[in-house]
Amino acid sequence: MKVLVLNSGSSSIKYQLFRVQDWQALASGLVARIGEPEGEVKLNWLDSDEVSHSSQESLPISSHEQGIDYIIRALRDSGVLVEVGELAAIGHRVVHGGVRFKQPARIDDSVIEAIREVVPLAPLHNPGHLAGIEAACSHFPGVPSVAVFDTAFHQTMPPAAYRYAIPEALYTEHRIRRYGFHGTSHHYVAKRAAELLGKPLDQCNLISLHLGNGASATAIRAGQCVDTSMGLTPLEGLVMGTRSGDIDPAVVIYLCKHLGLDADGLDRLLNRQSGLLGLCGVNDMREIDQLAAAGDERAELAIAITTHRLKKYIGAYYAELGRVDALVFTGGIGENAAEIRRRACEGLERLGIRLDTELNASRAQRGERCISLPESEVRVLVVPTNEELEIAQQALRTVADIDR
Ligand SMILES: Nc1ncnc2c1ncn2[C@@H]1O[C@H](COP(=O)(O)OP(=O)(O)O)[C@@H](O)[C@H]1O
Ligand SMILES: CC(=O)OP(=O)(O)O
Ligand SMILES: [Mg+2]
Repeated sequence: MKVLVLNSGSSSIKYQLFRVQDWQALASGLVARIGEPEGEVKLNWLDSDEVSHSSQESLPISSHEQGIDYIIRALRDSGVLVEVGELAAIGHRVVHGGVRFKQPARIDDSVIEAIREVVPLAPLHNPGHLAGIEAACSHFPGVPSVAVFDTAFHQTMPPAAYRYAIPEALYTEHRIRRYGFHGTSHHYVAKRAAELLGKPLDQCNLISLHLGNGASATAIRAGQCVDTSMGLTPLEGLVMGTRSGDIDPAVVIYLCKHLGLDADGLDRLLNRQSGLLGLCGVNDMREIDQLAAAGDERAELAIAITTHRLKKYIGAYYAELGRVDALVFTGGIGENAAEIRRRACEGLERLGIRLDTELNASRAQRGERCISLPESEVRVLVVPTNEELEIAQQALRTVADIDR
């Protein structure tokens, strides 16, 4: 049997197909620029001799419906999924699950409605998830679908970490609180880190740093999340590709009063035009790295602000946890950008964080690894995240639990 995982964004669908028997990824791909004249589709797959192949083409995809249609056809043509009946489950990434979901949920009308209710809290993500879920449900009518929420892992935070210091009624009546995101990734890398440390997860204190286009930090005590940097929405916290992260709320008041921005204008400014993009005109860290190395001052400042903020969160979470076994870097930037890791850890030797700068910078090193010196009290780990595998396994477990 197989499990298909879909991560539907507003204009793209990322997918992976796993073989349950050994959790081998048989195929992975992307349908991008949905609704634009020049769409893009990519597929990597393993044939029956486990030889890998890839294809990429440009073609217009008008909707998520058509995107799913394309994915089914591509999987069938490549021979990795001949019959829809081979699917034991479909797992969907859902960024915001509000307070209702502490666990993955088998998708039905009430789950879809709950995801719709929190669209205003994840405007960049939840609308795309809904389009993907609805398209998948109509294409795979008999296959159980499961939503796996970014917010679920953070539901163990205590009120001291999740409440804002604003009038209580905003919490009790409007559920305005901190939720946290990227939980599937933080949970996955925490489990891997425990394995690398050779201890059970429930004995590990960790600070995990998921640094991709969106970025977040999590404080994990005894394997459970006790604090995280994202808040009501994925806008709070670290500097991100196009999101500002932490900001004085009075900036928002100023923008309304003096620059005449309305809610949509503020949303656009802080979610899509800020962060690395707002600081230096580029949101891809590879490019920013090259620009900074060539002496571009704006790119250098963007890196300085990003790593300054990261270091503040590491210090804050260290103080919350009291004892830290490991700092865990993941996500496209966390896994690959050695300079960001170096600058985030620089000067933290008194906290017991001692990076091996050569190991950190070595291009020969890939995959899961320890990049701290042997005498470092806190181990510094790089763990490539695998949100899709985690979603596939949780989806299958959820279906099995329900059927039992
Ligand atoms: N070798 C690299 N060096 C520096 N940054 C990298 C490298 N590879 C990927 N990145 C950065 O990772 C970020 C994307 O992270 P990723 O986790 O793939 O994002 P998403 O949140 O879209 O899944 C981009 O800023 C990209 O430039
Ligand atoms: C929640 C979030 O920021 O997700 P992503 O990094 O995929 O944008
Ligand atoms: Mg990501």
